[in-house]
Amino acid sequence: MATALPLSPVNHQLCRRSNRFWYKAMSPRFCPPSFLVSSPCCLGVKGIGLSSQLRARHPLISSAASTDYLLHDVGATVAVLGGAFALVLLFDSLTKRDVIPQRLSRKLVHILSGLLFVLSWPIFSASTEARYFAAFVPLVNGLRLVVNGLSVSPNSTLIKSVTREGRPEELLKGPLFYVLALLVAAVFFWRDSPTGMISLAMMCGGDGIADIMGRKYGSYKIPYNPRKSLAGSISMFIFGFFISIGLLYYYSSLGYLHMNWETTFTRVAIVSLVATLVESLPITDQIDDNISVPLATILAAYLSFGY
Ligand SMILES: Nc1ccn([C@@H]2O[C@H](COP(=O)(O)OP(=O)(O)OP(=O)(O)O)[C@@H](O)[C@H]2O)c(=O)n1
Ligand SMILES: C/C(=C\CO)CCC[C@H](C)CCC[C@H](C)CCCC(C)C
Repeated sequence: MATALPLSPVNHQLCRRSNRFWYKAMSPRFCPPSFLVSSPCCLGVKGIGLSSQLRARHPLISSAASTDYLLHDVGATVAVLGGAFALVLLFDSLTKRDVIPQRLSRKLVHILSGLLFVLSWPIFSASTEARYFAAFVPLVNGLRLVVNGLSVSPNSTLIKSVTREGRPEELLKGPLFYVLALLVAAVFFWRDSPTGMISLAMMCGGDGIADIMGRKYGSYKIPYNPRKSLAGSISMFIFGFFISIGLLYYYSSLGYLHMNWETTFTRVAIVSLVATLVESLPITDQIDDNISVPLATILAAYLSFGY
């Protein structure tokens, strides 16, 4: 059966503009399957009918397109995996050379890993399976954390970059929940829903900056949770809000999201407030922030945006 050939919003816009030309010039008779695949515009976004007719005439199109998407997504996966390993190595090097303290290094890895992961989603193809290739990255890193967290000879670079006290078993808590949150956001929400990206903005950007600002300026403690401070929570709300808006604007400008900006700012502010309040609760000993914050954000964002 011919594989559906979804065009990413960017391709769609480009195709619409150029398609008037291609539609006339590149009728199916002249478009070899390989060319059709490399130029989605040739598939004609004027109507699914044309592309399904083309696929019917050229069954090679769908298999060639699938191969094209497969190679595209494998390449994107390898690139993002490489980025993940490089990020940990970079901060391990900075810590080893005493450029930054270990605690700050851990928080910067916490902030940057997830946000760079979300920002990388557009490099994957328009295929409906692309999200699973993206999710493979947190999956591999999750397995890496489990292997090192359970192993006798754990990877010291990884441990120094992502643990508080350098104990391997720490990898099986916060860091593991963190990569699971990334995997859930990619698989269940992806780049056509604000919910997943806002949840990662709050977990990575918001919760991460709360720690940095809270430790530095957190003299005034939260009455119901002396381990957290007003400065940390206010920082989480502000940074989480603006990082969320930034991600929604990024994906809107690429054509993946179509936000009603008259209401989006208010909705994001409400979701950010919910996430900040949940993070401030004295429940860290019962449930890790890397579970409670993304879960609360996903619930609030899904109720607020509806998808
Ligand atoms: N709203 C917040 C959040 C954090 N903090 C400061 O940041 C520290 C660590 O915050 P926490 O979220 O508990 O840390 P974790 O997420 O567990 O990260 P880590 O494992 O690095 O401690 C707290 O002790 C506190 O000094 C704060 O002042 N206010
Ligand atoms: C210290 C962390 C959590 C504790 O609160 C973060 C752990 C990060 C993981 C070890 C690495 C995760 C990498 C991401 C899945 C992919 C990042 C890709 C990007 C392009 C760098």
